[in-house]
Amino acid sequence: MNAENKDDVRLPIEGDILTTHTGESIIIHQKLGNGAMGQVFLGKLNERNFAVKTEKKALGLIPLEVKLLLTAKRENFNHFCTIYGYGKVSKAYNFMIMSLLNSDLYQLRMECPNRIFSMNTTTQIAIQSLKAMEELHSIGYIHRDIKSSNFAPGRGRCSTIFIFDFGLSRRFVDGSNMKLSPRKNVGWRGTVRYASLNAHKQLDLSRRDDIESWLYMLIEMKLGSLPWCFLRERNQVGNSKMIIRTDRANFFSNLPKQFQEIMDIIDNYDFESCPNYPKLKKLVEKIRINDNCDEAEMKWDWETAELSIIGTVSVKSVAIMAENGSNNISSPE
Ligand SMILES: Nc1ncnc2c1ncn2[C@@H]1O[C@H](COP(=O)(O)OP(=O)(O)OP(=O)(O)O)[C@@H](O)[C@H]1O
Repeated sequence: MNAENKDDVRLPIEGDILTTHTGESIIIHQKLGNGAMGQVFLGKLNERNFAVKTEKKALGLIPLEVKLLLTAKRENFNHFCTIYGYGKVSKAYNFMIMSLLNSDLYQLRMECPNRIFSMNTTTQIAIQSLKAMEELHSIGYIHRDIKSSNFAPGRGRCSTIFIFDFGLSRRFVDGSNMKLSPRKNVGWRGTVRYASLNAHKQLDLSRRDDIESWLYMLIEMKLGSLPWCFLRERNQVGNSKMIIRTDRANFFSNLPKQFQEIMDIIDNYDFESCPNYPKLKKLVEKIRINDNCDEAEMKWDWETAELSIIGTVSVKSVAIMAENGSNNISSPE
């Protein structure tokens, strides 16, 4: 049945057929992910699998994601899904069709023993996710919701980590490539657990804030949790992020010293700063050298552990979503 003929306000269900902007028909299969903003489905077109992201039209975030992914495609970026189509279903919802990825990095870590990644996997993720952010920043956007559930490896034996979910992204330059000035009194954007100190202070965000969220994401991958993971109040989480700075030596005692050096670098950036990606990458590479990480025979933890969710289509469980701090609240700008 064609979704256009059905109820006007619901998101698609299995069996619906969506027609893209180029007139191709894609069949909706099972749900892959449930986000705060919409749902992601497995879609099939001529026996090929795709991911189909949907949102209620009133949200209006998918058109921005489409624009961004089309730019990434033109730029031949390595760490972005390829966009294959997009469209809307009457008054109900927007959708876009993109390459199908594996389970996201949050789900993959949850399946690992002690819910931690090895140093080899953590640092490879660090390098690739940093490159993904550099690509995004190079086209004038910041992400504003950097976290492990917004990165995923490709399907099959794929060694590339992809960044996705640009619903909260924002341009930091204007049409003439001039940097925008910081705004006053901005609303909350992002996910509390990974938000930068500036986000807690309700300051306008910039490239440095993506990098700070990236660092929290990496620390969580390596230690299994962050000190504020059980705090519910946004202010309490912000205070906890201040405390780790006054008590750096203690907080970083179980991590290679380069993690602390990265935090020092980030804390010295201001709104305008262009992150020094090569320097950050070098620090991560130093960790790899010191830890004797295997370069030639690199295998992701999820490949060696042969986790149950690899190669299958997993629906993110409610428990994982709750733990994941899926509270990327956005308030009007
Ligand atoms: N290309 C893809 N391939 C496979 N699964 C995907 C893909 N894109 C998204 N997903 C799955 O769907 C989930 C939700 O996707 P996404 O983050 O884009 O939506 P969202 O509504 O913005 O969610 P959130 O509330 O987590 O920000 C992801 O965490 C992931 O598990």
